[in-house]
Order: sequence, then structure tokens, then C-alpha cells
Amino acid sequence: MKSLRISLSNVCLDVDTPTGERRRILHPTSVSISERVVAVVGANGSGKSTLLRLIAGLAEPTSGTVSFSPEAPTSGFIFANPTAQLIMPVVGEDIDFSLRTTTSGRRERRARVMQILESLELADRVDSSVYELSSGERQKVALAGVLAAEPELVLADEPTTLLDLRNAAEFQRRLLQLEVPLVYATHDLEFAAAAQRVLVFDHGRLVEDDEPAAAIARYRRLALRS
Ligand SMILES: Nc1ncnc2c1ncn2[C@@H]1O[C@H](COP(=O)(O)OP(=O)(O)OP(=O)(O)O)[C@@H](O)[C@H]1O
Repeated sequence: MKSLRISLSNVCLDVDTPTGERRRILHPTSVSISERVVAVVGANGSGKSTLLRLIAGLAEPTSGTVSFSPEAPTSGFIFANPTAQLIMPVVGEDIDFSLRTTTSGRRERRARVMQILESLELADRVDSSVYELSSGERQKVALAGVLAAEPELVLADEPTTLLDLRNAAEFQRRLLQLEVPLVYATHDLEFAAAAQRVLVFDHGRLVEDDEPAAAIARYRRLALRS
């Protein structure tokens, strides 16, 4: 696996509120990540998605820099709600669409789509509407779509929130076994514990950055304090 370092240097993000005020949703944050699997935890509204969006380039810092070494990776973003990211209405077409960035031959793509769906035990759904799938199945198709584009970095924002216990466990296992770096935000502390490093956010600030047990213990204290 290629090594990748993600560096945030004094990154701040301010947004305009509907009342015309400026609000700081990420306070100056500096962090350097080179572990393969990093989890981000924190209360609702603490800044987890903001961090992922900044890393993915979906948001621009108000000040500070986000940089990558040796170079900026192509990234795939997995959202909590897969319906938001499925592009095509039919399962096979959605994966085919993602494969267009890596595979030009139509027949070759079809074979790859079938191979991917077989690995997900969804081969019989190739011609189904994505809307007929269960949340778990849809999330698996969304992941397959993201991975089909062969991203060099995967960012996942609460990817198992909609899934039942079995599907969440299976989906988490798949994510953790990826061969590219993974940064994920989650409220599932068992899932967070499977990372190599955990970042804890609180009110738009990075307040802890440690190995999972210590970081999660800190987050529990913080969350249950009041
Ligand atoms: N475009 C925006 N405009 C205004 N406020 C925003 C915008 N994006 C995020 N925020 C605010 O920034 C704060 C942090 O949001 P963020 O989505 O990063 O939180 P989070 O930790 O991912 O929360 P959750 O666990 O609820 O998903 C929240 O208070 C949110 O309302």
C-alpha cells in the first residue's frame, strides 16, 4: 500500500449563518495523519463531518492549509445515507458508472460489475432499482461504487448509522479491510476502537488525539460530564 500523509496546518472554517453572522465551525486545527485507519468521534455538531469534508476538498478552509504527501490522493466519500450518493437508478448501472473512470471497455466493465456484486452477494440484484434495496444493500452498493473508482483514500461519514447490527458489523469489516487509507466519523465507539488512532472533536476543536482506548475514554468523560 502506498503511504499517504494528510496534514492540516492551522485550518479554520467559518460559515455565514442565515442571520448574516459569521460562525466558526472549525477552530484552528493542526494534525498530521499517516495511519491507515483513523476514526473521528465527538458529539453531534462537534466538527467531524467538517474535518472529513475539508480533507476531501468538499470544503475550502477559511484559513490554514490541507496538504498531502507525496501528493493529493483521489478520494472516495461514503455518506451515512447511501441514497444521497447513488448516481444511477439501477444497481449495475451505478457501479458501471463509477468504473468508467478506470475501465473503458463496456464488456470488461460488465464483467467487473458482476464480479463486484458477487463479492457483495448481490449479483441477482444487478438489474434492480436501487430504491428496491434495503438500507444495508444500498449502502453496500454505494461502497462498491466508491471502490470501483479505485480511490487512494476513503472518507466515510457515519457509514453504518442506518444499518442493523449484522449489516453494520459486515460493512465495518469491509471498510477496515480496505487496502487504502480510511478516515471515518462514527458514533459507534466499538467501531472507533478498531482504528489505529482516534481524533476527538468538541465544539469545533480537536481536543484529543491518541490511541483508541485513551481517546475514547476521554470522549466518554467529555460526553457524560454534563
Ligand atoms: N454550511 C454550513 N453552514 C452553517 N453551519 C454549518 C455548515 N456546515 C456545518 N455547520 C455547522 O457546523 C457544526 C459542525 O457540523 P458537522 O457536520 O461537522 O458536525 P458533526 O460532528 O459531523 O455532527 P453529527 O454527529 O451531528 O453529524 C454544526 O453546528 C453544523 O450545524
